Amino acid sequence: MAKTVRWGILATGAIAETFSRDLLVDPRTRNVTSIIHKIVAAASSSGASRATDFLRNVGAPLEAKGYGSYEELVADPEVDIVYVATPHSHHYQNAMLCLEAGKNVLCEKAFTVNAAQARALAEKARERNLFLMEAIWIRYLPLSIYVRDLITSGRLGNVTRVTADNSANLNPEVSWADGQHRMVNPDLAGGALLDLGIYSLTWIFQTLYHTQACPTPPTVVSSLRKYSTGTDEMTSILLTFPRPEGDAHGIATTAMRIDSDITQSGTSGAAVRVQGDNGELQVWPPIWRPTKTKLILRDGTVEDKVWPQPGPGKGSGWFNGFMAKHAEGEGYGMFWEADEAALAIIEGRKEGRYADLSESIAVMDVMDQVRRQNGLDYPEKIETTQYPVAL
Ligand SMILES: NC(=O)C1=CN([C@@H]2O[C@H](COP(=O)(O)OP(=O)(O)OC[C@H]3O[C@@H](n4cnc5c(N)ncnc54)[C@H](OP(=O)(O)O)[C@@H]3O)[C@@H](O)[C@H]2O)C=CC1
Ligand SMILES: O=C1OC[C@@H](O)[C@H](O)[C@H]1O
Repeated sequence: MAKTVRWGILATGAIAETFSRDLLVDPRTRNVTSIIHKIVAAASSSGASRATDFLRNVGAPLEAKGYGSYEELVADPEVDIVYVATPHSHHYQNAMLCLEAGKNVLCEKAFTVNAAQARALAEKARERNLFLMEAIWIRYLPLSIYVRDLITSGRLGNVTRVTADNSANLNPEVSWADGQHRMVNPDLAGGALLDLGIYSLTWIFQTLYHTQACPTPPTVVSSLRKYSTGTDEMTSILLTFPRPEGDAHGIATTAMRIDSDITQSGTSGAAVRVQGDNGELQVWPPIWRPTKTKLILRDGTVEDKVWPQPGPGKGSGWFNGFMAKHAEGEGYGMFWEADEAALAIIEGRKEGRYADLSESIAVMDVMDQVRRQNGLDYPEKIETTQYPVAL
Protein backbone atom coordinates (compact mmCIF):
# COMPACT_ATOMS: atom_id res chain seq x y z
CA MET A 1 0.00 0.00 0.00
CA ALA A 2 1.41 3.41 -1.02
CA LYS A 3 2.31 5.83 1.78
CA THR A 4 1.77 9.57 1.51
CA VAL A 5 4.57 12.02 2.23
CA ARG A 6 3.48 15.62 2.78
CA TRP A 7 5.69 18.32 1.31
CA GLY A 8 6.14 21.99 2.18
CA ILE A 9 7.81 24.17 -0.45
CA LEU A 10 10.06 26.91 0.94
CA ALA A 11 10.37 29.72 -1.67
CA THR A 12 8.51 30.15 -4.92
CA GLY A 13 11.20 30.80 -7.57
CA ALA A 14 12.03 28.96 -10.79
CA ILE A 15 13.28 25.66 -9.42
CA ALA A 16 10.57 25.48 -6.76
CA GLU A 17 8.08 25.50 -9.62
CA THR A 18 9.85 22.79 -11.62
CA PHE A 19 10.32 20.59 -8.56
CA SER A 20 6.69 21.02 -7.47
CA ARG A 21 5.37 20.11 -10.91
CA ASP A 22 7.54 16.99 -10.83
CA LEU A 23 6.22 16.12 -7.35
CA LEU A 24 2.73 16.11 -8.81
CA VAL A 25 3.61 13.66 -11.58
CA ASP A 26 2.00 10.32 -10.74
CA PRO A 27 4.87 8.09 -9.42
CA ARG A 28 3.31 5.09 -11.19
CA THR A 29 4.44 6.64 -14.51
CA ARG A 30 7.97 5.69 -13.38
CA ASN A 31 6.94 2.37 -11.80
CA VAL A 32 7.09 3.71 -8.25
CA THR A 33 4.14 2.31 -6.34
CA SER A 34 5.16 2.71 -2.69
CA ILE A 35 4.95 6.52 -2.45
CA ILE A 36 2.43 9.29 -2.97
CA HIS A 37 3.80 12.84 -2.87
CA LYS A 38 1.42 15.50 -1.62
CA ILE A 39 2.10 19.24 -1.59
CA VAL A 40 0.38 20.54 1.54
CA ALA A 41 1.90 24.03 1.78
CA ALA A 42 4.24 26.60 0.26
CA ALA A 43 5.79 29.74 1.73
CA SER A 44 7.03 32.89 0.10
CA SER A 45 9.07 35.62 1.76
CA SER A 46 7.29 37.94 -0.65
CA GLY A 47 3.86 37.35 0.89
CA ALA A 48 1.09 34.80 1.34
CA SER A 49 -0.65 35.69 -1.91
CA ARG A 50 2.49 34.84 -3.87
CA ALA A 51 2.60 31.47 -2.13
CA THR A 52 -1.07 30.85 -2.91
CA ASP A 53 -0.62 31.88 -6.55
CA PHE A 54 2.36 29.54 -6.75
CA LEU A 55 0.31 26.61 -5.42
CA ARG A 56 -2.49 27.28 -7.93
CA ASN A 57 0.01 27.69 -10.76
CA VAL A 58 1.78 24.36 -10.17
CA GLY A 59 -1.51 22.53 -9.69
CA ALA A 60 -1.22 21.70 -5.98
CA PRO A 61 -4.38 20.47 -4.20
CA LEU A 62 -6.83 23.29 -3.47
CA GLU A 63 -6.53 22.78 0.30
CA ALA A 64 -2.73 23.38 0.25
CA LYS A 65 -1.86 26.39 2.41
CA GLY A 66 0.02 29.48 1.23
CA TYR A 67 2.15 31.17 3.89
CA GLY A 68 3.74 34.61 3.84
CA SER A 69 6.78 33.55 5.86
CA TYR A 70 9.10 30.56 6.07
CA GLU A 71 8.55 30.49 9.86
CA GLU A 72 4.85 29.75 9.39
CA LEU A 73 5.63 26.93 6.98
CA VAL A 74 7.96 25.11 9.36
CA ALA A 75 5.41 25.46 12.17
CA ASP A 76 2.76 23.61 10.13
CA PRO A 77 2.24 20.18 11.76
CA GLU A 78 0.91 18.77 8.46
CA VAL A 79 4.32 19.13 6.76
CA ASP A 80 6.58 16.04 6.83
CA ILE A 81 9.44 17.43 4.75
CA VAL A 82 10.46 20.86 3.50
CA TYR A 83 12.07 21.45 0.12
CA VAL A 84 14.39 24.48 0.39
CA ALA A 85 14.61 26.37 -2.91
CA THR A 86 16.24 29.68 -2.03
CA PRO A 87 19.60 30.99 -3.33
CA HIS A 88 22.80 29.32 -2.01
CA SER A 89 23.37 32.15 0.48
CA HIS A 90 20.15 31.30 2.28
CA HIS A 91 20.35 27.48 2.42
CA TYR A 92 22.11 27.33 5.78
CA GLN A 93 19.74 29.67 7.59
CA ASN A 94 16.63 28.20 5.93
CA ALA A 95 17.59 24.55 6.46
CA MET A 96 18.53 25.29 10.07
CA LEU A 97 15.12 26.93 10.55
CA CYS A 98 13.47 23.72 9.34
CA LEU A 99 15.62 21.40 11.44
CA GLU A 100 15.15 23.50 14.58
CA ALA A 101 11.41 23.23 13.99
CA GLY A 102 11.67 19.43 13.71
CA LYS A 103 11.21 19.17 9.93
CA ASN A 104 12.97 16.81 7.55
CA VAL A 105 14.77 18.72 4.79
CA LEU A 106 15.65 18.37 1.12
CA CYS A 107 17.87 21.38 0.37
CA GLU A 108 18.81 22.60 -3.10
CA LYS A 109 22.37 22.56 -4.45
CA ALA A 110 24.93 23.86 -3.71
CA PHE A 111 24.11 22.50 -0.27
CA THR A 112 25.57 25.46 1.64
CA VAL A 113 28.08 28.26 1.08
CA ASN A 114 30.91 26.31 2.73
CA ALA A 115 31.77 22.99 4.36
CA ALA A 116 31.51 24.35 7.92
CA GLN A 117 27.85 25.15 7.31
CA ALA A 118 27.24 21.71 5.79
CA ARG A 119 28.82 20.08 8.86
CA ALA A 120 26.69 22.18 11.19
CA LEU A 121 23.50 21.16 9.38
CA ALA A 122 24.51 17.49 9.40
CA GLU A 123 25.17 17.71 13.14
CA LYS A 124 21.82 19.38 13.79
CA ALA A 125 19.96 16.77 11.72
CA ARG A 126 21.66 13.98 13.66
CA GLU A 127 20.95 15.66 16.99
CA ARG A 128 17.26 15.99 16.08
CA ASN A 129 17.08 12.58 14.36
CA LEU A 130 15.80 14.17 11.13
CA PHE A 131 16.29 13.37 7.47
CA LEU A 132 18.56 15.82 5.60
CA MET A 133 19.69 15.56 1.98
CA GLU A 134 21.24 17.87 -0.60
CA ALA A 135 18.95 18.09 -3.63
CA ILE A 136 21.73 17.12 -6.00
CA TRP A 137 19.12 15.52 -8.19
CA ILE A 138 21.32 14.03 -10.94
CA ARG A 139 22.66 11.48 -8.46
CA TYR A 140 19.20 9.86 -8.48
CA LEU A 141 18.65 9.72 -12.24
CA PRO A 142 18.54 6.16 -13.64
CA LEU A 143 21.30 7.29 -16.02
CA SER A 144 23.60 8.05 -13.07
CA ILE A 145 22.78 4.74 -11.42
CA TYR A 146 23.69 3.00 -14.70
CA VAL A 147 27.05 4.80 -14.86
CA ARG A 148 27.96 3.98 -11.26
CA ASP A 149 26.90 0.34 -11.69
CA LEU A 150 28.98 0.12 -14.84
CA ILE A 151 32.04 1.26 -12.91
CA THR A 152 31.50 -1.06 -9.94
CA SER A 153 30.77 -3.99 -12.28
CA GLY A 154 34.35 -3.68 -13.55
CA ARG A 155 33.28 -3.50 -17.17
CA LEU A 156 35.37 -0.36 -17.76
CA GLY A 157 38.35 -1.89 -15.96
CA ASN A 158 40.22 0.30 -13.51
CA VAL A 159 38.79 3.82 -13.93
CA THR A 160 41.68 6.25 -13.64
CA ARG A 161 40.42 9.48 -15.15
CA VAL A 162 37.14 11.37 -15.39
CA THR A 163 36.63 14.70 -17.11
CA ALA A 164 33.42 16.67 -16.61
CA ASP A 165 32.41 20.02 -18.05
CA ASN A 166 29.34 22.10 -17.29
CA SER A 167 29.58 25.30 -19.29
CA ALA A 168 26.39 27.14 -19.92
CA ASN A 169 26.44 29.63 -22.80
CA LEU A 170 25.53 32.59 -20.61
CA ASN A 171 26.41 36.23 -21.13
CA PRO A 172 26.30 37.73 -17.65
CA GLU A 173 26.57 41.36 -18.80
CA VAL A 174 23.47 40.89 -20.94
CA SER A 175 21.42 38.57 -18.74
CA TRP A 176 22.19 40.14 -15.37
CA ALA A 177 23.46 43.64 -16.16
CA ASP A 178 22.76 45.05 -12.69
CA GLY A 179 24.73 42.27 -10.97
CA GLN A 180 21.85 41.52 -8.61
CA HIS A 181 20.85 38.10 -9.97
CA ARG A 182 21.71 35.08 -7.83
CA MET A 183 24.07 33.79 -10.55
CA VAL A 184 26.50 36.72 -10.18
CA ASN A 185 25.64 38.39 -6.88
CA PRO A 186 28.21 37.74 -4.09
CA ASP A 187 25.55 38.43 -1.44
CA LEU A 188 23.65 35.41 -2.81
CA ALA A 189 26.83 33.25 -3.11
CA GLY A 190 26.66 33.54 -6.89
CA GLY A 191 29.19 32.40 -9.46
CA ALA A 192 29.91 29.48 -11.75
CA LEU A 193 31.53 27.24 -9.13
CA LEU A 194 28.64 26.88 -6.70
CA ASP A 195 25.88 26.96 -9.30
CA LEU A 196 27.29 25.12 -12.34
CA GLY A 197 30.63 23.66 -11.20
CA ILE A 198 28.77 21.62 -8.60
CA TYR A 199 27.52 19.42 -11.46
CA SER A 200 31.04 18.84 -12.83
CA LEU A 201 32.19 17.97 -9.31
CA THR A 202 29.18 15.71 -8.83
CA TRP A 203 30.15 13.73 -11.92
CA ILE A 204 33.73 13.44 -10.67
CA PHE A 205 32.62 12.42 -7.18
CA GLN A 206 29.95 9.96 -8.18
CA THR A 207 32.37 8.14 -10.48
CA LEU A 208 35.74 8.37 -8.69
CA TYR A 209 34.67 8.67 -5.02
CA HIS A 210 31.21 7.20 -4.47
CA THR A 211 32.13 3.95 -6.27
CA GLN A 212 35.03 3.22 -3.90
CA ALA A 213 34.71 0.92 -0.89
CA CYS A 214 36.81 3.34 1.21
CA PRO A 215 36.62 6.69 -0.55
CA THR A 216 39.42 9.13 0.22
CA PRO A 217 38.99 12.88 -0.36
CA PRO A 218 41.05 14.28 -3.23
CA THR A 219 43.80 16.87 -3.27
CA VAL A 220 42.82 19.96 -5.23
CA VAL A 221 44.58 22.33 -7.65
CA SER A 222 42.49 24.98 -9.32
CA SER A 223 42.28 28.16 -11.31
CA LEU A 224 39.43 30.62 -11.39
CA ARG A 225 38.55 33.68 -13.44
CA LYS A 226 36.50 36.33 -11.72
CA TYR A 227 33.56 38.30 -13.02
CA SER A 228 33.20 42.03 -12.39
CA THR A 229 31.01 41.47 -9.30
CA GLY A 230 33.81 39.44 -7.64
CA THR A 231 32.17 36.04 -8.10
CA ASP A 232 33.68 33.49 -10.54
CA GLU A 233 32.68 33.10 -14.18
CA MET A 234 35.09 30.29 -15.13
CA THR A 235 36.73 27.68 -12.90
CA SER A 236 38.90 24.64 -13.63
CA ILE A 237 39.79 22.03 -11.01
CA LEU A 238 42.23 19.12 -11.03
CA LEU A 239 41.39 16.55 -8.36
CA THR A 240 43.76 13.74 -7.41
CA PHE A 241 42.14 10.77 -5.69
CA PRO A 242 44.73 8.65 -3.87
CA ARG A 243 44.36 4.93 -4.59
CA PRO A 244 46.54 2.01 -3.48
CA GLU A 245 46.89 0.92 -7.13
CA GLY A 246 47.80 4.46 -8.30
CA ASP A 247 46.10 7.83 -8.23
CA ALA A 248 42.96 8.63 -10.20
CA HIS A 249 42.44 12.07 -11.73
CA GLY A 250 39.27 14.11 -12.00
CA ILE A 251 39.16 17.23 -14.15
CA ALA A 252 36.14 19.41 -13.42
CA THR A 253 35.53 22.53 -15.50
CA THR A 254 32.79 25.11 -15.61
CA ALA A 255 32.31 28.40 -17.39
CA MET A 256 29.48 30.81 -18.01
CA ARG A 257 30.46 32.21 -21.40
CA ILE A 258 31.43 29.07 -23.29
CA ASP A 259 29.17 26.11 -23.94
CA SER A 260 29.56 22.37 -23.34
CA ASP A 261 27.37 21.92 -26.41
CA ILE A 262 28.07 24.79 -28.79
CA THR A 263 25.43 23.93 -31.39
CA GLN A 264 22.88 22.70 -28.85
CA SER A 265 22.60 19.57 -30.97
CA GLY A 266 25.12 17.21 -29.42
CA THR A 267 27.77 17.75 -32.11
CA SER A 268 30.31 18.97 -29.53
CA GLY A 269 30.35 15.41 -28.19
CA ALA A 270 30.52 14.13 -24.65
CA ALA A 271 30.81 16.45 -21.65
CA VAL A 272 31.68 13.66 -19.20
CA ARG A 273 34.24 10.97 -20.06
CA VAL A 274 34.78 8.15 -17.59
CA GLN A 275 37.98 6.46 -18.70
CA GLY A 276 39.20 3.04 -17.64
CA ASP A 277 41.60 0.33 -18.80
CA ASN A 278 38.90 -1.34 -20.92
CA GLY A 279 37.33 1.73 -22.49
CA GLU A 280 35.18 4.70 -21.65
CA LEU A 281 31.68 5.80 -20.84
CA GLN A 282 30.57 9.13 -22.25
CA VAL A 283 27.73 11.35 -21.08
CA TRP A 284 26.28 14.02 -23.37
CA PRO A 285 25.57 17.57 -22.25
CA PRO A 286 23.88 19.16 -20.49
CA ILE A 287 25.38 17.18 -17.62
CA TRP A 288 22.88 18.81 -15.25
CA ARG A 289 20.11 16.97 -17.08
CA PRO A 290 21.75 14.30 -19.21
CA THR A 291 19.71 12.07 -21.51
CA LYS A 292 22.35 10.28 -23.61
CA THR A 293 25.30 7.96 -22.91
CA LYS A 294 27.75 6.07 -25.09
CA LEU A 295 29.86 3.12 -23.96
CA ILE A 296 32.97 2.43 -26.07
CA LEU A 297 35.13 -0.55 -25.17
CA ARG A 298 38.46 -1.69 -26.58
CA ASP A 299 36.85 -5.00 -27.60
CA GLY A 300 34.76 -3.12 -30.19
CA THR A 301 31.61 -2.71 -28.12
CA VAL A 302 29.71 0.51 -28.79
CA GLU A 303 26.47 1.00 -26.86
CA ASP A 304 24.42 4.16 -27.32
CA LYS A 305 21.64 4.69 -24.81
CA VAL A 306 19.02 7.39 -24.40
CA TRP A 307 17.41 8.15 -21.07
CA PRO A 308 14.15 10.03 -21.56
CA GLN A 309 12.35 11.07 -18.39
CA PRO A 310 9.04 9.34 -17.79
CA GLY A 311 5.83 11.19 -16.97
CA PRO A 312 3.06 13.11 -18.63
CA GLY A 313 5.13 16.21 -19.42
CA LYS A 314 4.30 18.34 -16.41
CA GLY A 315 7.91 18.94 -15.51
CA SER A 316 9.05 21.16 -18.35
CA GLY A 317 10.38 24.56 -17.47
CA TRP A 318 12.66 27.46 -18.31
CA PHE A 319 15.93 28.19 -16.59
CA ASN A 320 17.72 31.47 -16.77
CA GLY A 321 16.43 32.03 -20.27
CA PHE A 322 17.17 28.69 -21.86
CA MET A 323 15.05 25.57 -21.88
CA ALA A 324 16.20 22.19 -20.76
CA LYS A 325 16.34 19.96 -23.77
CA HIS A 326 13.62 17.45 -23.21
CA ALA A 327 10.83 16.26 -25.38
CA GLU A 328 7.14 16.94 -24.94
CA GLY A 329 5.58 14.24 -22.80
CA GLU A 330 8.53 13.74 -20.48
CA GLY A 331 8.81 14.73 -16.87
CA TYR A 332 11.73 16.88 -15.81
CA GLY A 333 13.47 14.30 -13.62
CA MET A 334 13.55 15.87 -10.17
CA PHE A 335 11.01 13.31 -8.98
CA TRP A 336 13.77 10.70 -8.61
CA GLU A 337 15.39 12.62 -5.75
CA ALA A 338 11.96 13.34 -4.28
CA ASP A 339 11.20 9.60 -4.34
CA GLU A 340 14.44 8.89 -2.50
CA ALA A 341 13.72 11.52 0.16
CA ALA A 342 10.15 10.25 0.65
CA LEU A 343 11.25 6.63 0.74
CA ALA A 344 13.91 7.44 3.33
CA ILE A 345 11.30 9.10 5.53
CA ILE A 346 8.97 6.11 5.20
CA GLU A 347 11.82 3.70 5.96
CA GLY A 348 13.22 5.81 8.79
CA ARG A 349 16.54 6.53 7.04
CA LYS A 350 18.11 9.90 7.80
CA GLU A 351 20.26 10.37 4.68
CA GLY A 352 20.07 9.86 0.93
CA ARG A 353 21.66 6.71 -0.46
CA TYR A 354 23.52 8.16 -3.41
CA ALA A 355 24.99 11.27 -1.84
CA ASP A 356 25.03 11.04 1.92
CA LEU A 357 25.93 13.99 4.10
CA SER A 358 29.60 13.03 4.34
CA GLU A 359 29.81 13.21 0.56
CA SER A 360 28.00 16.55 0.34
CA ILE A 361 30.49 17.81 2.92
CA ALA A 362 33.44 16.39 0.94
CA VAL A 363 32.26 18.27 -2.18
CA MET A 364 31.81 21.48 -0.18
CA ASP A 365 35.36 20.97 1.15
CA VAL A 366 36.64 20.93 -2.43
CA MET A 367 34.75 24.11 -3.27
CA ASP A 368 36.17 25.76 -0.13
CA GLN A 369 39.70 24.85 -1.25
CA VAL A 370 39.09 26.21 -4.75
CA ARG A 371 37.81 29.48 -3.32
CA ARG A 372 40.74 29.73 -0.88
CA GLN A 373 43.28 29.00 -3.61
CA ASN A 374 41.83 31.78 -5.74
CA GLY A 375 40.74 34.40 -3.19
CA LEU A 376 36.99 34.10 -3.68
CA ASP A 377 35.29 35.20 -0.47
CA TYR A 378 31.64 35.84 0.19
CA PRO A 379 30.32 38.27 2.81
CA GLU A 380 30.73 37.01 6.39
CA LYS A 381 26.98 37.02 7.05
CA ILE A 382 26.51 34.24 4.47
CA GLU A 383 29.71 32.33 5.36
CA THR A 384 28.93 32.19 9.08
CA THR A 385 27.64 29.15 10.95
CA GLN A 386 25.86 31.42 13.42
CA TYR A 387 22.13 30.93 13.56
CA PRO A 388 19.87 32.80 13.32
CA VAL A 389 21.28 35.59 11.18
CA ALA A 390 18.97 37.92 9.24
CA LEU A 391 19.95 38.02 5.54
N1 LIG B 1 18.29 21.36 -9.35
C1 LIG B 1 18.25 22.18 -10.40
O1 LIG B 1 18.15 21.77 -11.54
C2 LIG B 1 18.33 23.62 -10.16
C3 LIG B 1 18.63 24.08 -8.92
N2 LIG B 1 18.70 25.41 -8.68
C4 LIG B 1 19.04 25.83 -7.32
O2 LIG B 1 17.83 26.28 -6.70
C5 LIG B 1 18.08 27.40 -5.87
C6 LIG B 1 17.17 28.55 -6.31
O3 LIG B 1 17.39 28.83 -7.67
P1 LIG B 1 16.23 29.47 -8.58
O4 LIG B 1 14.94 28.86 -8.29
O5 LIG B 1 16.74 29.48 -9.97
O6 LIG B 1 16.25 30.97 -8.01
P2 LIG B 1 15.10 32.06 -8.10
O7 LIG B 1 15.78 33.35 -7.96
O8 LIG B 1 14.22 31.82 -9.26
O9 LIG B 1 14.24 31.76 -6.80
C7 LIG B 1 14.78 31.89 -5.51
C8 LIG B 1 13.66 32.17 -4.53
O10 LIG B 1 14.22 32.26 -3.25
C9 LIG B 1 13.49 33.19 -2.46
N3 LIG B 1 14.39 34.16 -1.87
C10 LIG B 1 14.47 34.43 -0.56
N4 LIG B 1 15.36 35.39 -0.31
C11 LIG B 1 15.84 35.77 -1.50
C12 LIG B 1 16.78 36.76 -1.90
N5 LIG B 1 17.41 37.55 -1.03
N6 LIG B 1 17.03 36.89 -3.22
C13 LIG B 1 16.44 36.08 -4.12
N7 LIG B 1 15.54 35.14 -3.79
C14 LIG B 1 15.24 34.98 -2.49
C15 LIG B 1 12.46 33.84 -3.38
O11 LIG B 1 11.24 33.16 -3.16
P3 LIG B 1 10.08 33.78 -2.22
O12 LIG B 1 9.98 35.22 -2.61
O13 LIG B 1 8.91 33.00 -2.58
O14 LIG B 1 10.51 33.62 -0.80
C16 LIG B 1 12.95 33.48 -4.78
O15 LIG B 1 11.91 33.38 -5.68
C17 LIG B 1 19.57 27.65 -5.97
O16 LIG B 1 20.18 26.98 -4.91
C18 LIG B 1 19.99 27.00 -7.28
O17 LIG B 1 21.32 26.58 -7.31
C19 LIG B 1 18.39 26.31 -9.64
C20 LIG B 1 18.08 25.92 -10.91
C21 LIG B 1 18.06 24.53 -11.28
O1 LIG C 1 21.06 23.75 -11.26
C1 LIG C 1 21.06 24.35 -12.31
O2 LIG C 1 20.77 23.69 -13.44
C2 LIG C 1 20.37 24.36 -14.59
C3 LIG C 1 21.08 25.69 -14.75
O3 LIG C 1 20.48 26.40 -15.77
C4 LIG C 1 20.99 26.49 -13.48
O4 LIG C 1 21.75 27.69 -13.60
C5 LIG C 1 21.51 25.74 -12.34
O5 LIG C 1 21.21 26.42 -11.14
